[in-house]
Amino acid sequence: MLFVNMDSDEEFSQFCDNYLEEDTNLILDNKDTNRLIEGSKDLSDLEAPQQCHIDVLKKVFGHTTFRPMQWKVINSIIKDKRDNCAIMATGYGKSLCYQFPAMYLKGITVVISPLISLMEDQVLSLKMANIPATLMCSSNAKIRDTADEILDDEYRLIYMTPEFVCGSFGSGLLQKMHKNLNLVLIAIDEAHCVSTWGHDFRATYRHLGDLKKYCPDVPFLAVTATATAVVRSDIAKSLNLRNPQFLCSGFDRPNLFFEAHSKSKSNQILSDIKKCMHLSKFKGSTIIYCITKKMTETIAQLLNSNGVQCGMYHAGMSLPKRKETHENFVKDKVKCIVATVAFGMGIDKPDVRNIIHYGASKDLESYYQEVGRAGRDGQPAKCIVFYGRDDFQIQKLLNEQVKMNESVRKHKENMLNLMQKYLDSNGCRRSFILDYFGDSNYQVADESACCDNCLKKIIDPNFEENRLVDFTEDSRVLLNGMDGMGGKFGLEKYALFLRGSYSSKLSAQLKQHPLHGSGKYKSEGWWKALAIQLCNEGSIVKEFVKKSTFSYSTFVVSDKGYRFLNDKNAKLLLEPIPEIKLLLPRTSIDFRIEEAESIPQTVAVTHPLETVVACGSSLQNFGKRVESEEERKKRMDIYSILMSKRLDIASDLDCMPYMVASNEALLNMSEKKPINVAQFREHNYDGFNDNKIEKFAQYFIDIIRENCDFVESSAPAKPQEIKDILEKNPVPNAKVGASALKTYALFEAGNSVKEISVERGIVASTVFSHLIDCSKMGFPIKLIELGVTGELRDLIIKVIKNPPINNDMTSITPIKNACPEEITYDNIKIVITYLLVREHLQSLQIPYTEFEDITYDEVVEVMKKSVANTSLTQEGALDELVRGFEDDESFTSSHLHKKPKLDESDLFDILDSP
Ligand SMILES: Nc1ncnc2c1ncn2[C@@H]1O[C@H](COP(=O)(O)OP(=O)(O)OP(=O)(O)O)[C@@H](O)[C@H]1O
Repeated sequence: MLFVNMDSDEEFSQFCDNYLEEDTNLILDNKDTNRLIEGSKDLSDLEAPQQCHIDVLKKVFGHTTFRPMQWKVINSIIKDKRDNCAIMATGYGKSLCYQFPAMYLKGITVVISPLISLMEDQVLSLKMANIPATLMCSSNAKIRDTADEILDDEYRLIYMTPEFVCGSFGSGLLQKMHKNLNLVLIAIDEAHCVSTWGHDFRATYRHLGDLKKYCPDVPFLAVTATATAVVRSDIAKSLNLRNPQFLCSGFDRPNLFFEAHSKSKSNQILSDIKKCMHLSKFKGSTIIYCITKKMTETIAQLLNSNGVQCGMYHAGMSLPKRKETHENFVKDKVKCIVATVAFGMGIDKPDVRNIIHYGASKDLESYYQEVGRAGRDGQPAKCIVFYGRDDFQIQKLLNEQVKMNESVRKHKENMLNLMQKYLDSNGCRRSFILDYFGDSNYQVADESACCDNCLKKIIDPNFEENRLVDFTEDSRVLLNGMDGMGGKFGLEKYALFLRGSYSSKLSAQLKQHPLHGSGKYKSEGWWKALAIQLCNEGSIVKEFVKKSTFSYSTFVVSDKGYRFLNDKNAKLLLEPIPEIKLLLPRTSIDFRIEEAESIPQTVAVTHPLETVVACGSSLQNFGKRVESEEERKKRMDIYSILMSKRLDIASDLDCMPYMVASNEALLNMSEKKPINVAQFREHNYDGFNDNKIEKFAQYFIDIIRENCDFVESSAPAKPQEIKDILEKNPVPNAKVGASALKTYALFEAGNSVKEISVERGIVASTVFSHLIDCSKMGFPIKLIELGVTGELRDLIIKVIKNPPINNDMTSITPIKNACPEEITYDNIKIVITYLLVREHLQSLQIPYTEFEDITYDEVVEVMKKSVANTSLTQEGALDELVRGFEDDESFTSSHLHKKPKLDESDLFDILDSP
């Protein structure tokens, strides 16, 4: 991960001098080296998150670790209240950086973002996770009520449009929040909109700098995925950031595969697009971007009328219609959308697998932002462009329609030229993009998963040489023909002449010419394309002829062209331009590339993520899992049912399916097959916080249980130590204090209860209750070591299982009374703890290593025999007692208040040991 384009520290210093304030610290988070360029301390010095941070991360957000840059930003906000400008690649996890401080500090973050739809999605997503959030914008009909709720401190995250927060009501509200509440952060999302040099300038963003005046002591966080050095500097200045920490996660998106093709003839559009989407097999979501509304409509109609169901979205459509399309897409009701870039920023859907541009983007920054919507779940996704020369003309025209000053216009033109270079490039496309952003420190882990050009080089090691085509013969025919015609003509006339046409466009004299028909063996299109190729190479020049009412282009042989004609031995080996590439016969390498990119036919792929896994075998080295075809099929069946359950839940709740669970989480569930909540929790499915587990886990568990005949057949998991299992899945309310741990250390060293009591100066009953606490945590303390022989154990359990009639078996005294006199309270307590732990382990269904000399199953077997004649079933009896304690929070003092009829002295020992 890194920041600016710096091959050397000199370049870096120069960058700082040029763009950054003197006191600015700029930090590079380099994946491999943690190289620190300037200012601030080394990242390795950064304090690690503490347990309290991780607890909030897990409980509230359902993640187990922070991504490095996230923690760096968050730490500086919550600890130092420092301003930050963070550039994080799409999907890196910017939202956590502003959501976490509010939740951790129990304060408020105001998030300013340009798109209402995006904010609506985020608010809904947060609500699903039980995080109080709201949106303030002009379309909020209850704006005053919401403002009151905000001032009553009902929300942790408040989203606002720039227009709202800069207006008098919004800024007034912000000031009140600052004065009366714990406003911990102001976050500005898509911060590149601040800069006229950015690709998406928003005039209102320019006013956000004023907010600093109202809340001088509140840290600001500016975040974006795409910003060049100039834009980054502009962001810091415009927002009046004070001594900001600049951070960058790097721009690479390793899971994206880039490719570019020339647009083929209109009758091939459909097959080209279909091929890219792998429609017959690939079921992931696809966005097809077009430059104009008209093209959007054409492509959408073409696909729909050919059986490819797709939605359409452009700014000319009514707002409700656009909303409906957006919703259908994010709710997985439609898998493909044809849209203009108006459908860009608001798409938060994590599992978009293809982004196809049918027409070149206006610049690389916009392009990278647009393709950034693909593969946000980290799984492989493809970014494909179909382009032609016309696209650049259209983009130029569109630019001309926007008011801007000359220097900005020139800048935009240069950016468009760069886009063209990217598309025409035969080099690595990823490098091209990352070099542009100044990110030179990335590593391509797998070149076959990088871009079409890298893939070509792998498939054909001689690609560099082989990519040149010998145009010598045809060029001689073309140039001789042009020369022979003796005038300045347009391409069509030359082509007709060479083809030997008798069209009225050619004079009688030309039709008599000896070279008329000299190029009959090739198509008209070929000669025109070759002429453009030779124009690029310089053997032909294009001349612009301006008449009073119209203008046109003519083409003539250049001096260079004549030199070539005159040198009989000269060869013309050229890299074909896209227009001519389309007309060249397909070579074996083309077929091999297609094969490498496509999904193996043998795999019956029916699910998006699985498709990705299958794709990965050729593209991304996925598929590391070793499983039989039969196992895979079974797993995918479960996955499919989980997916439709997710869809049902989402439509019941009127939210997006990915807000319920990510594809990745479902795929992991289908693999791990949790059959109870404890197991579900243990697997840490990403994004499942406590609230989501509580709300949704059981739905998925039920699906797995219902379809679970293969659970038994899957390889048994390795048994774990009881202590390790209970560490992650504790017995409810179990806890162990430092004093108990000291006691255990002495016990483990071989000291008796009495010896420990003397050594520590505490009474034996305290030692004993410490050891019970430790037992409840799964520490390997055998019953016999606490004086309970096998005989006593069975006796006590037998009483518990075979209780005296009408006795309340949820307290100890009745058990004590029903036991032979020599059995002590302590004996009973330790046996209850033993049962509690074993019962809990049974419910977790995690195989464990028993440290007692007898397994619990064997104990149960003995019990079964001894209670066979009683009215209670064996399991029912155990349940009743143990549950009785659990329900009443048996080992906490609250039990005493709930059930005053119990013998307090009995329970007190167990509950609140000193
Ligand atoms: N620490 C983390 N551990 C695991 N997953 C995370 C973590 N932080 C974020 N994510 C996940 O990464 C995904 C992307 O997060 P987020 O939407 O915040 O990205 P973003 O940087 O805002 O992307 P974009 O620029 O596309 O809006 C989400 O699915 C989120 O749950």
